[in-house]
Parts: sequence; C-alpha cells; structure tokens
Amino acid sequence: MGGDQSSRGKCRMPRSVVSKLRPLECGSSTKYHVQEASPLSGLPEYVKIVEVGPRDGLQNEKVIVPTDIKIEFINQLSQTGLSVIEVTSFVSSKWVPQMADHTEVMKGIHQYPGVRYPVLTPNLQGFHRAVAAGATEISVFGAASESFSRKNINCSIEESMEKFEEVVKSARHLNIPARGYVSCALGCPYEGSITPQKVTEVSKRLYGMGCYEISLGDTIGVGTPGSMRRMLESVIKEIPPTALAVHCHDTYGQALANILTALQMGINVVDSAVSGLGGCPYAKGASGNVATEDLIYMLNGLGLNTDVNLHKVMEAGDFICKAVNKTTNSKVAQASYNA
Ligand SMILES: CC(C)(COP(=O)([O-])OP(=O)([O-])OC[C@H]1O[C@@H](n2cnc3c(N)ncnc32)[C@H](O)[C@@H]1OP(=O)([O-])[O-])[C@@H](O)C(=O)NCCC(=O)NCCSC(=O)C[C@@](C)(O)CC(=O)[O-]
Repeated sequence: MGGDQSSRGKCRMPRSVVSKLRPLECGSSTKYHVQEASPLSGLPEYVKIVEVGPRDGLQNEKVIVPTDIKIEFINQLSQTGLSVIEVTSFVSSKWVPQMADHTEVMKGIHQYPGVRYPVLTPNLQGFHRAVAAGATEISVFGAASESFSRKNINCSIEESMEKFEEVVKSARHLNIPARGYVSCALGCPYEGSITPQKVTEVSKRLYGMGCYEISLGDTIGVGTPGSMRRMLESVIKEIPPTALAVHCHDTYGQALANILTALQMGINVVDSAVSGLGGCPYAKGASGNVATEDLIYMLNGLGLNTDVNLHKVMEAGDFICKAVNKTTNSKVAQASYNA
C-alpha cells in the first residue's frame, strides 16, 4: 500500500474537526454508530476503493484546473491509503479540454509504492500516448447504450469493441493491466432503460478480451437497489463478482444504497470521487460520483476494511474544492465541517 504508512488509522485533521470525527475513524463505540461485525449478510471483509476524482471528478469542470493543482491533488490522495487513483484520460482535447494536460499530469505526479495510477485510453492513439507518459495501467470505456457510445466516443458499440481489442492486446504485450468500463448500466440519458442482457453482453465482451475488472457505471445515477440487483444478477451469470466493480453517480441520491446492494451480491470494488465531484460531458444533468468520504463512512460503520484514512481523504477533498471554488457534495464532509 502506498502513502504515509505511519499515519494509517491515525487522526491528522485540525483539532476541532478531529474531536468531532475521531469516533468515525478511530473509535469503537460512539453516539453515531458502533463498529462491530456487520449485521448484514454477505458483505466482504475488505472493499477496494477506486478513486476517480482526478479524472471523472474533474473532466466536466468548465474552468480548466491548473496542472500543478491536479498533481498536488493526486499526490495528496496518494497519501490517504487509497490503492488505486485514476489520474487522467488520454482522449482528444477537442472533446474533453479539461484532460488536455494528461501527459504533464502523468509525468508530474509522485508515484507512491503500492498505489496504482490507471488512465483512460479509448483507442490505440491514446494508449501509445499514455504509455509514453509513463502509465502502467489503463482502462477502456464502453457503453451498454448505442446512442451513448456514439455521443461519448463517436462510434458504435461494435466499433468500440474492435478498438478496445487492439488496445487490450497491446496492453497485454507490455504487461499492462486493462480495466473495462460499461457506461449506462442502469440507464441512458438518450435511450432511457437499458436491459440487463445488453449490459451483460458488453461486459462479457470486455472480460473476454482480457479486461481484468469490469466497472459497471450508473452514468446518470438513475439506478435503485432494485435495478442494481436485477442488472447484477444477469452479469454475475457470466462474470465472477470478484471481477466486477460498481461506479455510481448520485443524481437521485441512490448511490450508497446501490453500492450496498452490490456489496451484498459479492462485489468488493467500488469507484468513488472525493467530494462527490464528477459527471460525464456526454451525460447532461448527471451529478457527481458517490463521494469517497461518504462511502468510507458507510463502510467504516459496517465494520468493513478499506485501508483508507477518512480524515486524509477529507483534507484532499477540502483542497480540491477550494482550488476549483466548489462546495463539497460529500454529506460527511458537510456534516463534519459544519458541526
Ligand atoms: C474517442 C475519441 C478520441 C474519438 O474521437 P474521433 O474524433 O472519433 O477520433 P478520430 O479517430 O476520428 O480522430 C479525430 C481527431 O481526434 C484525434 N484523436 C483520436 N484519438 C485521440 C486520443 N486518444 N487522444 C488525442 N487525440 C485523439 C485524432 O488525432 C484526430 O485529430 P485531428 O487530426 O482532427 O487533429 C473522442 O471521441 C474523445 O476523445 N471522446 C471523449 C470521451 C471521454 O473522455 N468521455 C468521458 C469519459 S467516459 C465517462 O466519463 C464514463 C465513465 C468511464 O466515468 C463511467 C460512467 O460513469 O459510466
């Protein structure tokens, strides 16, 4: 694991905040909750959090965030105990201007031992640029919706799979692990409902071509525990839950409930973004990702291990919110700082 090992599990926030938060991170019994063996069945002991704040969180920001701020943000996140931080996208700067500094960000960050720094690569051009910049893990990103695929990456699902085959094959030659995203797993901004069968079909293609993990994205945050369960029941018939992740946006306030449903179904990898930043440029109206702080708070309350220090994540969230002049979307951060 990377980062400041010595500070794991210790509270390093300002005193006023620590005194209010200490029980959440360090204590056992509090007036808020008691950390004990979970009364819920089927939960994993450990949950891996994939922090997507620097990429998904920032990609939709209208004002270009200075590169040195992005680098400092990622370096702070690297010292929280997070083991995976998605740092940028090697996409067209005409399409997503905020990610135009991908090479500078990739080269500028301090890569802490034990922390992985995946980047998005939609095609071979992006892949080669990512490798040249020092990326050692990549993600391809497809969709279960034909319309979303065309809007997002300018090609059909079938065409995208052909491009991803090339990328994943090239990655394999270089021993670079590839992850696969499936957007619109619980609904599409253009087509509405998406069938679990379609999500399963696309996931199976990505898994079959060699993606080690498939992240199922509720891109516009319309899912509920019911639709999450139905979708996962279908996907799990083809892909083991240990190779799946969920990526929930919180537009309708269902993200944590959806994640809990996924955990109960054997999934133990969850994507989230500090401060609930985020949104997709091609999914108008979609709100940010589930906030990493809120996710950790829930997992801590369930007695599940993440190895991530909530206080340090909150510090990183505070840093980026101030830098982009935003109020945090994390309920935990709001409650803690306002208390
Ligand atoms: C995919 C492309 C590049 C296709 O873009 P295109 O225009 O179809 O590509 P093209 O092959 O026809 O090339 C056109 C121009 O793009 C350039 N180009 C071509 N490829 C690249 C590249 N990799 N990097 C930089 N430049 C590139 C290429 O060099 C050329 O430049 P020109 O000759 O006109 O100057 C474009 O559609 C694009 O960049 N889309 C952006 C997609 C994106 O980043 N979306 C947001 C991330 S997905 C997401 O947020 C969802 C997720 C993952 O979080 C999960 C969830 O929530 O569901």
